[in-house]
Amino acid sequence: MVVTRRRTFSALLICARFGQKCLSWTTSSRSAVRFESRNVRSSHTSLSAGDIREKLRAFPGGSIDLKKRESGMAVITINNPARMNAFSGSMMLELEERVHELETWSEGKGVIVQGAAGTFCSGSDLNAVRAISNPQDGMKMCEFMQTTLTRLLRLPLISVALVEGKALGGGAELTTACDFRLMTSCGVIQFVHKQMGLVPGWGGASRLVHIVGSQNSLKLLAGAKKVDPEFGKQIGLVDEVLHCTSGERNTLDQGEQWLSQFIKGPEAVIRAVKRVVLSGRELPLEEALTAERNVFGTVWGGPANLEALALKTKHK
Ligand SMILES: CC[C@H](C(=O)O)C(=O)SCCNC(=O)CCNC(=O)[C@H](O)C(C)(C)COP(=O)(O)OP(=O)(O)OC[C@H]1O[C@@H](n2cnc3c(N)ncnc32)[C@H](O)[C@@H]1OP(=O)(O)O
Repeated sequence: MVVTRRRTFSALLICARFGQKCLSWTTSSRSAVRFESRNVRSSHTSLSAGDIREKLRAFPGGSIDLKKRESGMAVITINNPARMNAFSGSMMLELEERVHELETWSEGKGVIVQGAAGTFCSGSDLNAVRAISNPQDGMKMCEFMQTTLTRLLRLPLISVALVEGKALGGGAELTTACDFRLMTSCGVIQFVHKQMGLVPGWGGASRLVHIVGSQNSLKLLAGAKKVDPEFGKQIGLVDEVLHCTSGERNTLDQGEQWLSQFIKGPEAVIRAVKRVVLSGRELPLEEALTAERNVFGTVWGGPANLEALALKTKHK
């Protein structure tokens, strides 16, 4: 079922119930969110406000690069080093395209999101932001990024934000659209929005509350507090601290090694794991249980299950 949105552009209204009947934005086009067979799914096309695309296209620069490996691991690189990997308008559009490519990648198991040249991402490109600083365009840009980042989070892949250097503003929000956050010992995540006279708008506040709770979210947003690896681990924002790049192993290698422990095995099983966790995270209990049964049905008696039974696998 595709949830249709009203054509009136007004305040964002997210229903408290995050299930089949209720995920509605009173914004300008159809939602990209789709619920099929009571499983949380993302649709393959973002149907965000069309005219904002034109405006975003007018701010080129940088790129969003995607590499898909035979191992089932992909790497997205936020690539705009001259501006500390800030998101130009064209990069916002490219991110949506890359997410779409991953939605249709049936062999995928995991994805790492990293920044180019030793830093993560400094948020929106302030030059583009200045040119669309009226509330209507700001909300449309946010809607576009919210939809894309929701689709990123809902990929049937285990996702990791690899934070080397700085993740600021929208860059901090991007980290919350991944399942895990790894940080180098010299990394910083900072929701600088308050210092810009703003609040997060790419869905980062909503996701942050789920990750670290409302008390910690208030501290991070109202205090624009710098999160270093130690504090990040303490509040549950950071899952693992990596060494700052030196010598033989670079940060991406470390990130890949960390992720590989979770994507060992057949893709059907890994993707099923992500789906049941997603349902548990987003759906009310009854619907999550139904979704879990449905996903279970896709692996029960499947090749990996039969092989484990035949091998009389022991879990010592
Ligand atoms: C909802 C999301 C939210 C929004 O859209 O409303 C946002 O994300 S707002 C943006 C939040 N981010 C910022 O405000 C970052 C501002 N920049 C900085 O604080 C610093 O530049 C920093 C800490 C990222 C890097 O400092 P450092 O001393 O290491 O380097 P420089 O300052 O010399 O930066 C190098 C070069 O990059 C340009 N730059 C950095 N960030 C941005 C950005 N977000 N947009 C555009 N350009 C950016 C900076 O201006 C320098 O360019 P140069 O031509 O050399 O002056």
